[in-house]
Amino acid sequence: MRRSAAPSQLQGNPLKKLKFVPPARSNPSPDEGITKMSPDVKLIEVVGSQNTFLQVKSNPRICSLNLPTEGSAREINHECNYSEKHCSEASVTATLDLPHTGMAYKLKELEKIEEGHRVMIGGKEVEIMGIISPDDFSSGRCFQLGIGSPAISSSSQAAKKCFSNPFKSVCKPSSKENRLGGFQDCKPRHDPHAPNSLVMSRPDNNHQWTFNKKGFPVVDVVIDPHLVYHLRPHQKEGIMFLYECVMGMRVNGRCGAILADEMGLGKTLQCISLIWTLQCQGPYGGKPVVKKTLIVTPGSLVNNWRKEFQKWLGSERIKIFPVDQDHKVEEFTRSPFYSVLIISYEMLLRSLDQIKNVKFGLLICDEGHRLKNSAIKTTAALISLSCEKRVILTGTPVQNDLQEFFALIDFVNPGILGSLSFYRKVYEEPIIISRQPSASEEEKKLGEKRAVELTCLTGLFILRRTQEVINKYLPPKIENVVFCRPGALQIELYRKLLNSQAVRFCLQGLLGNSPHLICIGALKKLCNHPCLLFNSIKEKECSSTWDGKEEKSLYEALVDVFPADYNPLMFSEEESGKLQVLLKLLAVIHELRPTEKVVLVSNYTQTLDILQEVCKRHGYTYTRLDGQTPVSQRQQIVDSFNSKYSSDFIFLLSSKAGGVGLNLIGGSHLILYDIDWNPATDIQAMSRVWRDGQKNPVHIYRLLTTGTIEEKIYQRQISKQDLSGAVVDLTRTSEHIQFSVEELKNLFTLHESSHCVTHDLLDCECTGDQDGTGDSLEKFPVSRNCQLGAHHQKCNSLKPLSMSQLKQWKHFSGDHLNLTDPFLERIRENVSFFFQNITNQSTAII
Ligand SMILES: Nc1ncnc2c1ncn2[C@@H]1O[C@H](COP(=O)(O)OP(=O)(O)OP(=O)(O)O)[C@@H](O)[C@H]1O
Ligand SMILES: [Mg+2]
Repeated sequence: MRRSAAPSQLQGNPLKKLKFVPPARSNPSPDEGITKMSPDVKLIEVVGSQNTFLQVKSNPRICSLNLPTEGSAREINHECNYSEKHCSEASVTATLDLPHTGMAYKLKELEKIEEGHRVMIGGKEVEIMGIISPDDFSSGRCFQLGIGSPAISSSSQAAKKCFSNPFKSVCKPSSKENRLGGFQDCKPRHDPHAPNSLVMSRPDNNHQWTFNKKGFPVVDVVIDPHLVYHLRPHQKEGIMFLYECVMGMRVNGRCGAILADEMGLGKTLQCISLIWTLQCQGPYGGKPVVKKTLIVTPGSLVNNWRKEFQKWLGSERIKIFPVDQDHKVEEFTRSPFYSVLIISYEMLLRSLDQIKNVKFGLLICDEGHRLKNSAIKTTAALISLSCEKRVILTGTPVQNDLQEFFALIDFVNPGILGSLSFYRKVYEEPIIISRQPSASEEEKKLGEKRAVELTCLTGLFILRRTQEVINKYLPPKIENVVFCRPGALQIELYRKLLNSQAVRFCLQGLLGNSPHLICIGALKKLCNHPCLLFNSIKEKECSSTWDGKEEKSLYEALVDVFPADYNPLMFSEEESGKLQVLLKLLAVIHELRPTEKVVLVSNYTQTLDILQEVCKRHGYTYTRLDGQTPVSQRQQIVDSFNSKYSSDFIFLLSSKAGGVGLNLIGGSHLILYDIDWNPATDIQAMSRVWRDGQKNPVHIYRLLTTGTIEEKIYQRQISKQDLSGAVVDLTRTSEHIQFSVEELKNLFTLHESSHCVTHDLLDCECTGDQDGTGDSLEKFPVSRNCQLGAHHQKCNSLKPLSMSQLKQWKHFSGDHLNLTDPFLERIRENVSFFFQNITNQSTAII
């Protein structure tokens, strides 16, 4: 660190004596200067703050110094040991405009400025540390000094300086260590030269300098061959990546990682391998890096983690402690016996005080996309644990929303992107502006460069692989979208609903009390079964607090459509088109594949009640997991369904309550009874069965009621344009969607004469009486457009399925003569249209 001398001490160099007039404009944002930068700008980095830049332009003769505000300078958590005093000294924003101010700096003098020179600006002395290339400046790379990432240090002179620690050989233990002798003959725990051994990267000199102060010998860290035997290639890479991240080998001094592999790629096994390795081994003298690990996970997965530990490491190697009703945190804190604590997010908050007493060396946050908001209690609680090595696991893409992205990044590697306000100025704003249609060429370029830089920087510690990497280990997947004809009562009620006053209000744009959400809810219930709508009407009638005008007007006159003696408990199966299809589907699966099982998914508990009733009526054995299922019972329910000895034919699953992270490989048919606005919810559910361990070809059926709102939601899910502006992560619901009146008009239309509105929209020339154009093996979508733009989809490769991609799927109407699929053949009577896509077709046996 170079300290600036007090102005009174300056002598000699005339530059040092120059004075400076206060700026005309104060506090420009860090990138303001950039948008105005011309190619002939010379950028000079000056000491005094990590983010201090002197721009020297030859024409017009302007020189400006952009410095962050005091607060932001201090907030940015760089490693370059600047004192707080220093930061505040540098908290000056100044613009030198020679022609206007007639001020002391002459361009000639400025051009002479070199590294090491000092200048007086705004009463502060600043020292020139180095010249920043325009490229570093426009990419924003120079703002990130102190991170020490390869991306930065490769091109920024200043950054190089910051991190060029003189290498001192630490491989030779000092004489004192020799005397200690404890690690002299230390050997790797497993043979690094054995065939198929998986050896972690050796720490480089810089790392040794920082982390091996005592000079222990460097020892190979080798993954337990017992685990390696089972690992898929992508998992080996993943473990290497996680190891390098948490060891601070990828980004200087930062120990966080995000493993965002798609669902089912075995993130759990990769973490277990990491934990087992770090708890037994280390690169310095073989000393274990971590003593205790904390795994925080949704309640329904606590036991899944226990099982996975057991599956891969048995019960003797490592002592894990899953917290549940009978096993409280105190037991873990009191006992030196356990080294891994597995706890739900909810329980973590409740037991935070006790957990804080334990020093955890590694923190793993499963389904960690929930930490996308730094204001939430859970995030604050986890941060308060002050564990440096943090890993987030998530199957959901993390780059779609730049603010959420910041929260996740800042959680795993605090301060790496500076403060939030700094990040917004340097990255978010330019990137978002550049994506707007009105963006100028200059803005587009800047935004693109910043996005590239952000991706490069964060790409060092984010890893996302797509399902393709395990496709070859999986059986075929036959995916069907089934358009079910609505029943007569459904059509009549649907028409009435659309004619209601509430819907008319919506179409006039009167959305004050969100009547459109009530209307949408009613239409969705009706599609599942009319009796659900009947129940809602009756509930509202009985409720003394029913004062919502909109809801009243919506339900008026509906009761008359139901038969006078209508009993929702005795509902008829014929009243719902989807239910009829479902029944036939269950019957044919039961008949043709008596040993195979079905996962039946709905977003609504009330719908699950109906489906459960149907199971009872038809004598199908079932089990059920929804929001009300006690957490302690969940894994047991899952295990028993997955067991080959299980007699349960159907697993009733509430996707929102329990979909995330579950392995339901006992089932090979999955039926999505209803559709969610949020494609991520549906994809989560569909990923439960087609995953590692699945032995049978997997059949997925998405049931949609033809011509209704369900088709519209599906179209919205698959339309790229819509996805970019709306919902995609698991926490977002229809309440978060903004609808235009035009969109509502479209939503509130019933297409009675179409076989499939979605197909009509495809502009396809086929008449639906033959197999559609292709047998594309394109993958199904999960994600919303990435805010970082098209170039950054690499780590987020599941692109939304577009309408044109859907056109490549096989498609045919229900009247099609040659249905080769025996399951579809059996349900065709109630189906107006099918779309079908087969993945891993070569091995498909339908
Ligand atoms: N190498 C492997 N060989 C066999 N089975 C594996 C392997 N890796 C993982 N599995 C199994 O694959 C299933 C899915 O793994 P896991 O639950 O870790 O997925 P995930 O990536 O966490 O998915 P999600 O995002 O849905 O939680 C588990 O049953 C796991 O035991
Ligand atoms: Mg998981």
